[in-house]
Amino acid sequence: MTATLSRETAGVPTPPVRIVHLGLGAFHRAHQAWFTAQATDAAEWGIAAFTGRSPAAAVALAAQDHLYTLTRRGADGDRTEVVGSIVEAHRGDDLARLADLFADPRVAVVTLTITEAGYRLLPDGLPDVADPVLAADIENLRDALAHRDPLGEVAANSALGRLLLGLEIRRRAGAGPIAIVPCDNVPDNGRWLRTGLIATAGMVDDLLAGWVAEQVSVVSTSVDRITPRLSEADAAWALESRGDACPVVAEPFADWTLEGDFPAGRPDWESAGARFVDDIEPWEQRKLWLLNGAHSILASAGPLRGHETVAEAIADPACRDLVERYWGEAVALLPEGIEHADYRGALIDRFANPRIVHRLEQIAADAATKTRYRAATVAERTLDAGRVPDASLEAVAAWVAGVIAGHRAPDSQDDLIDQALAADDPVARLLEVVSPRLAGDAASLEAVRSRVAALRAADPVASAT
Ligand SMILES: NC(=O)c1ccc[n+]([C@@H]2O[C@H](COP(=O)([O-])OP(=O)(O)OC[C@H]3O[C@@H](n4cnc5c(N)ncnc54)[C@H](O)[C@@H]3O)[C@@H](O)[C@H]2O)c1
Ligand SMILES: O=P(O)(O)OC[C@@H](O)[C@@H](O)[C@H](O)[C@H](O)CO
Repeated sequence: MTATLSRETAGVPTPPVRIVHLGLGAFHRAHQAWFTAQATDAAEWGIAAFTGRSPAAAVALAAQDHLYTLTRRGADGDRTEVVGSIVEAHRGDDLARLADLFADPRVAVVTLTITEAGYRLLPDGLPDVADPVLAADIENLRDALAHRDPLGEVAANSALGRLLLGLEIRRRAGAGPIAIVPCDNVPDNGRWLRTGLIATAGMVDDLLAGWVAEQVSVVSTSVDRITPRLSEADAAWALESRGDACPVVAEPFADWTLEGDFPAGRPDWESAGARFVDDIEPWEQRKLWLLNGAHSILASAGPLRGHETVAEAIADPACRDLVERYWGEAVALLPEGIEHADYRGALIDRFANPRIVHRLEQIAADAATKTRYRAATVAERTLDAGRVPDASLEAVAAWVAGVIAGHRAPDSQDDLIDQALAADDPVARLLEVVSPRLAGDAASLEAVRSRVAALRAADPVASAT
């Protein structure tokens, strides 16, 4: 086996910490950490990354000088490089180190990849106070701030709680303004998180809420690089040939669009290919509706036709036809001037890359919420535009049919889904879970009913029973 990765042998310098990251998963290593390492001023920007739930990635990275390999896997071959921008990795509950970093005026940026559910925010951005972990954090912080206690002993187990603890420490330290950069596939992620942060801070302490509103810039982003969960074979290869116990494999394509201010500075991410825009909405809609919308369709329709990966599903003419027709409806809603023909063409090639094994069951997690924001939103807006949402209703029907057929992944809406399945009219009730409006529209409901019947008839498992 090759020697463990080390900065000395790899000749990789250690930049000073100026970025904190929450959610040290595969995507952070394939995307924001890679953009930071590629930037022309990479020598000035190191990342201190915190895990979310399992400390495994922090332990593995610490044992190899926080270096790891990124393999960019094209249809025609692999390119593997060592990435050195992460310089510290900690368990998520290492609040002492988090506090030191937030109190440091040189720390200018906080990035996040904690999954949509990890924010514990409602669709309107307000905190989900029914969430016991978030509710406990709010109470602990409120008590500590009311007594102006030192903050060393305060427990915070949610990402939002940890952010607010860090921001209060920064406020008290007079360390100045900071930028927070959510990098999850959530529509309008910057404004959504800003609403949540200020509202939650308001439940904790007015002084903190006012400071967050004035001193914290929450940047909106659209992030793009297909990064499937690591396979056992890739893990074994990286350990054996590169001495890397924490590798990541992703597609060659990478895109990062950002809107917002960085009051304490930021890396020159443009030099690595990032794009700064005044209005992110069209970029974000193009990415979420076309790429993630199509992924969600394939994750619903693919298993009904016996497929397990994105590449298998997009090679099936029936799945590809549905995706292409859905794209037709979605691009009709995008504003003029946003290029989409090349983007769509490239997406087909990206999905078809046979060497990227992106499992549909990974994408299917939390499908109800994703279907609501993707296919159901496209259907509703197509109706608003006076057109018939034929394909987007079929995409919604694919989710309904998959749930009825038992092709289910863990979902934050599981209680509602179970209630819908037990009801007299499960199709109508499931449609209501993702869009009360479509469920209340007789023509849409009938369209979904007939598509569900057709999709169920094509399901090799359902049709055999
Ligand atoms: N993988 C991709 O292709 C990709 C591409 C674009 C965007 N993203 C975004 O990045 C997110 C993470 O993807 P990944 O591939 O890194 O997944 P991953 O499973 O490798 O990592 C997820 C990270 O989020 C943390 N996390 C999960 N639930 C959390 C919670 N409730 N609270 C706090 N932290 C939590 C985990 O601990 C882990 O650090 C996705 O949910 C998506 O929003 C991923
Ligand atoms: O959990 P989701 O549906 O938001 O994302 C799953 C995949 O579609 C996603 O990770 C893509 O690979 C990624 O968004 C590509 O940039």
